[in-house]
Amino acid sequence: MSTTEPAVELHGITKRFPGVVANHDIDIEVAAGTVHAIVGENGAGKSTLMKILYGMQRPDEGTIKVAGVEVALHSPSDAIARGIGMVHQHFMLADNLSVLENVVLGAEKLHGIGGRARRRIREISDQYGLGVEPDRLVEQLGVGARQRVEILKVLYRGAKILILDEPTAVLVPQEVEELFGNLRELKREGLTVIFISHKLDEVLSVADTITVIRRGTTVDTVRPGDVTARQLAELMVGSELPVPELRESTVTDVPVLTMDGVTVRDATGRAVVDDVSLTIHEGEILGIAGVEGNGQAELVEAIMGMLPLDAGVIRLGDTELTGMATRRRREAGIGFIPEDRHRHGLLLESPLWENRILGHQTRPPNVKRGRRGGATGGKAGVLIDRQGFRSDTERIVRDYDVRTPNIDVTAASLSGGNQQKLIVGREMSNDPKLLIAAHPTRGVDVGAQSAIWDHLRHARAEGLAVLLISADLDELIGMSDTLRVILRGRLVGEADPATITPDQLGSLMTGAGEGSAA
Ligand SMILES: Nc1ncnc2c1ncn2[C@@H]1O[C@H](COP(=O)(O)OP(=O)(O)OP(=O)(O)O)[C@@H](O)[C@H]1O
Repeated sequence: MSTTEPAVELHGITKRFPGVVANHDIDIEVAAGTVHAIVGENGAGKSTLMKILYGMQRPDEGTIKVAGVEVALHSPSDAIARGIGMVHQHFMLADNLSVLENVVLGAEKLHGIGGRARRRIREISDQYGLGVEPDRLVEQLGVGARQRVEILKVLYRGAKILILDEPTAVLVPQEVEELFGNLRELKREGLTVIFISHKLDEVLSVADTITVIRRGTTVDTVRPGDVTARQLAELMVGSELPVPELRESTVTDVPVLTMDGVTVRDATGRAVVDDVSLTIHEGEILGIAGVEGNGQAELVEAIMGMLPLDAGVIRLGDTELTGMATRRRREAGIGFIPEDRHRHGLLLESPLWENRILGHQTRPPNVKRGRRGGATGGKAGVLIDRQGFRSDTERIVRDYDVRTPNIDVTAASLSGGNQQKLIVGREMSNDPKLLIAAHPTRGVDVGAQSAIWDHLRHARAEGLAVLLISADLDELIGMSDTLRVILRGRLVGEADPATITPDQLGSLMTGAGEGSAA
């Protein structure tokens, strides 16, 4: 570890939003040449703090020092000029451009857009062992490789301090190991890494120092050798954690979702979902494991009626869904936790109560039967039930522990994990027969994750059928009654959740030992 000035010092940082103090008197010192993790519950204030350090938001109070010098960061370009770079969780690469084009875009002044830039990219890639090829098209790269391009992009701009926001959320175990290898290499070369994560075992394996934030303020800074994952989680919540519920099988033989020979083609005629047949029964959670981009998204969109089938049938109970609009499918009893909560899950600029209605505008508690045009006379019909949806939104906020000052704030003002809890709460609220859950706990903290798992298990015991898609292999293995593996649009294998390990599942997902059961 370096004996020079800390790479970054944050002192007395306070940031207020209407009704919320997101950061309160935060103190953190990050030693140069180390990996420093920031952990905390959803809404604890981690992203706000990183946005402040990256110049995306101004603190109300406090100072920031970079290598011992106090700085004012008014924008990301100020941060970059000070050697601070950020790798966002949602990659910001243009698929149809090459790696080189993506890297130089907006930084043409540094090394041009041709041979010099290409040489520089190769140099950085070699120096840090990133394995990035400048002339590959981004659309040909897997998730791990895209992330390395994002890292390289930041290094190309001269970053010495890298901020990574939940970098492992989208990676399979093998890719996580590769990423951690890259981080160690960056550190050896004297760079500093600050990262946010909810995966405490990963934090313990890669970080040199861990800062815990609770309710907006720093409560402790620990070394990985000194704490267990459980102790870390307890520091985060400030109390002891509940023990997870025991599970026993609740699978019945009553089919809820039946897919028979379902094929979906993309615009070029390629089968993105290829002859998929499966059945999910009452009380069953069926998990689909797969590297992102192997047809999971299209499978879900086919069930929800967002993509037309090229062949095959989908039934909910005895009802054939073909030709039914998405809204009618929801009314027929399908709950839907989408992968992209910003595009399909939420109206970001609308208040929480309005988000409670979204997708459920035709059913109680959002509407009630009544008379239009006053107590006497008027027409019988369906009325918006203001009291109904407001109090139900309050209930979801309570039951799912959505941290918010009230239900009138916009969804955009919630932290990422709290947005997710709101969606899960809403989709569980209409007594669905089938729940399509794509990454239901992505971005939520360990406490909220186990609460969501308990809600799912409880609903499953009452007969809910769940199609679970997740990049979190512990979640898939721990929650599923049945596990199938998807590869290039085909269901290629089945695994026993009682015995398979995440590493074994990871290899099945990449096609090693295709078709075999574990
Ligand atoms: N633009 C904003 N307007 C109003 N409130 C905000 C805004 N951004 C964040 N907040 C609030 O500040 C608090 C901290 O949010 P922040 O996103 O920093 O949490 P986090 O620790 O990153 O959470 P998560 O793990 O869920 O991503 C939350 O209560 C959030 O609702």
